Amino acid sequence: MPSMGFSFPKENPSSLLAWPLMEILAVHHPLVAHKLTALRDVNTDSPTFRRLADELVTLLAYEATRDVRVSPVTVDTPLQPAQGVRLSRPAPLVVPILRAGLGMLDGMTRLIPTAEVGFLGMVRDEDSLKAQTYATRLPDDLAGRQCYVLDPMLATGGTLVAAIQLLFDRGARDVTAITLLAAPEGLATVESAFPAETPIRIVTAAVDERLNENGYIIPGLGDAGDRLYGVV
Ligand SMILES: O=P(O)(O)OC[C@H]1O[C@H](OP(=O)(O)OP(=O)(O)O)[C@H](O)[C@@H]1O
Ligand SMILES: O=c1cc[nH]c(=O)[nH]1
Ligand SMILES: [Mg+2]
Repeated sequence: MPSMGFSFPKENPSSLLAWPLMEILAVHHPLVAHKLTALRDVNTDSPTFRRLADELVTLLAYEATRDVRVSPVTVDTPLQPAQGVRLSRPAPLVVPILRAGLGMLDGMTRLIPTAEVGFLGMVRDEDSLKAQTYATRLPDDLAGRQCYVLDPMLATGGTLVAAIQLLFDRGARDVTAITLLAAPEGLATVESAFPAETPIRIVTAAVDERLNENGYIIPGLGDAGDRLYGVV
């Protein structure tokens, strides 16, 4: 029977987009696209939305952690010693941005169980579109630390810029953000906010078309926090 419908061409690898000063990886994979499509669907209920966000972040984290630092180690197999690696210390720091980023935490720590977790509470004022920080719980010293920021939505970029600045203020210079959706406008804002010598990496399931007049990603998925946890 002939296969029907859309299929991913084999030569369609994840794209490292040509953003001059920032590394942006849009992960092209049929499972990512399938789960993201269901996540966008307005008929997807909250329990399903949570499960899909959890599954998606694990797939994205696989790509986002390609440069995670490891150290050589030797273990004894039942037959003989074998060379391998283990995650270097200090352990990576994972930082979900509350609320919506919390929906990505379990999926990330499932992949890196030894990661430490810091928390940032941030909310965007829906009139000014400016991000406000209402909670900060981070190690004081992040020098030399690999940091992974989790937030499903990169819209204007104000929230992510504020979050990365808080990490930089504590000495972090190696920051990767994992998002489910990013808007071109937000990517440009993040890129221009930090010096070229400390590039930010962004790994996302998709880069959408644009922002609408209310700062929402189009076509997007709506308000990620509300869809995960309810309207506040
Ligand atoms: O790129 P920006 O324009 O700054 O917008 C993106 C931010 O908006 C959403 O959070 P929201 O403020 O809705 O808070 P919530 O997670 O508590 O719902 C989202 O999770 C990001 O944190
Ligand atoms: O599209 C958007 C923009 C900001 N925050 C969201 O949750 N969704
Ligand atoms: Mg919200």
